[in-house]
This record gives sequence, C-alpha cells and structure tokens, in this order.
Amino acid sequence: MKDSLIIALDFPNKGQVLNFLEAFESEQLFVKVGMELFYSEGPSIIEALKKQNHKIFLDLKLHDIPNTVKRAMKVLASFGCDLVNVHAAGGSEMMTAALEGLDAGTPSGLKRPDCIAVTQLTSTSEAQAKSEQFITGSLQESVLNYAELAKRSGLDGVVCSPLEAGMIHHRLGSEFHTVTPGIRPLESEMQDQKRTATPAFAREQGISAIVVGRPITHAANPLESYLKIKNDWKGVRL
Ligand SMILES: O=c1ccn([C@@H]2O[C@H](COP(=O)(O)O)[C@@H](O)[C@H]2O)c(=O)[nH]1
Repeated sequence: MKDSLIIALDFPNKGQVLNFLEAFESEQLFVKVGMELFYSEGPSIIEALKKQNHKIFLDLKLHDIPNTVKRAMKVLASFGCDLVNVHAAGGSEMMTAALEGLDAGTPSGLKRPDCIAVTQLTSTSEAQAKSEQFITGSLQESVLNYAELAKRSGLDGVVCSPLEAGMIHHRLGSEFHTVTPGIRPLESEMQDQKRTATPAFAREQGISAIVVGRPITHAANPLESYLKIKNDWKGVRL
C-alpha cells in the first residue's frame, strides 16, 4: 500500500468502470470499489478488476455488532482484495472481530487483506462533529483517539484526512498506515469534502496512500489528471 494513489471507482455499474479503465491500459492501478459499485455489481466486479491485475481496496466501511462484522469479513476475505475497512466508532471489540473474520476467511497460502478503520469522515467539519456527535474535545483529538483505538485493536492503519496524517504518524509511528481521501488539487472543487489538502501537501505528511475520486473520474481527461496528481504526490517535476 505504501506510496499508492488509489482511484475511487464511484460508478454505478461495471460497464462504466471498464469504459473508464480503457484509458489506463498501460497502468497497473490501485482502485477502490465503494458501496455504489459493489451493491450494484456484487463480487463479480472484484473478479473483473483482479483479471486486469489491479490492486483493490473494497471500501464498505463495516459498522455493526462484532459477530456480524466477523462473519461479513470472513466472506469479504474470500474475494482476494488487498484492503478492506471498518468504522472505528464500532469499537475495539468490533475491530478485533473484523480481524478474526479476515483471518478465518483468507484462503490458505494468501496474505489476509490489510484492514483499516475510518476515524472521522473527511466530509465532517469541526462544527458538525461538535454539534452532531457531541465530541468533547477537538475533531483532531477525536481522530487521534480513534486511530489509537484502531492500533490497539491490531488494525493496520486508518482512514483520515491528510490534515491529520502527520499527527497520527508522529504519535503511532510511520508503519501504521494512513489512507487519506479528501485530496483536492488547487484547481478542484471541494464538493462535499470538508477536510481537504493538495497532493503536494499529502507528500509531506508521510501518508501511505491517497484516495482520489472525482478530480480524476470527472476530469475531461482522466488519465492526464491521474498522472498529474500522481506526479504532484510523488514530487516528480516535469
Ligand atoms: O472519510 C472518508 C472515507 C472515504 N471516502 C471515500 O473516498 C472517496 C473520495 O472521493 P472524491 O470524489 O475524491 O471526494 C469516495 O469514494 C468516498 O466514499 C471519503 O471521501 N472520506
């Protein structure tokens, strides 16, 4: 996962995904399958993407009682994805159960998928967290609390904003992964994202992987946009 740019394939169906990926023929990608695509296509979309040799983040953000999450993760592990996730708000017992499910479902001889926890969605602002979630401290403290809980529960990392990744690595070490959506090049709209930063800022934070959706998928030339963001993220000067 280290130094990856993960493209969020937020499309309604397989046809649109395969059409989008045609432009990326020469690239081996790390792609994210979210709720919309997975709910419409089911596991066959994972099969199709694996056939194209792409790495896959299955972003279903599980959040339920431990037994349910464990059983669901056992199923997800059998798909052969590289990365899956839960909401840290589900608690340490739920996160431990998620790992047990993954261990139980991973086919023998294969590595279990990495499992990370969403801390606070990047679409949540400080004001929303205070007024709607009644968090007592700052939003950053809430993110750090969830990250510490995830690490104590044995998870491989967290989903957070690029604005919090540096703080998390400082406290929890560089090996604990930070995966950050909320990436917006300077010229891009924020849309529903609240805690955003540029790819260049992300590079300075020691982030493991950035997740980018609309700035690539809605671009006039998605491949060009992908390459530009990737170069900014890797610090490549053209
Ligand atoms: O806190 C989170 C967790 C997940 N996401 C997902 O990342 C992508 C971001 O897409 P953009 O189009 O670049 O905004 C999207 O699939 C979300 O479901 C997130 O944004 N924030």
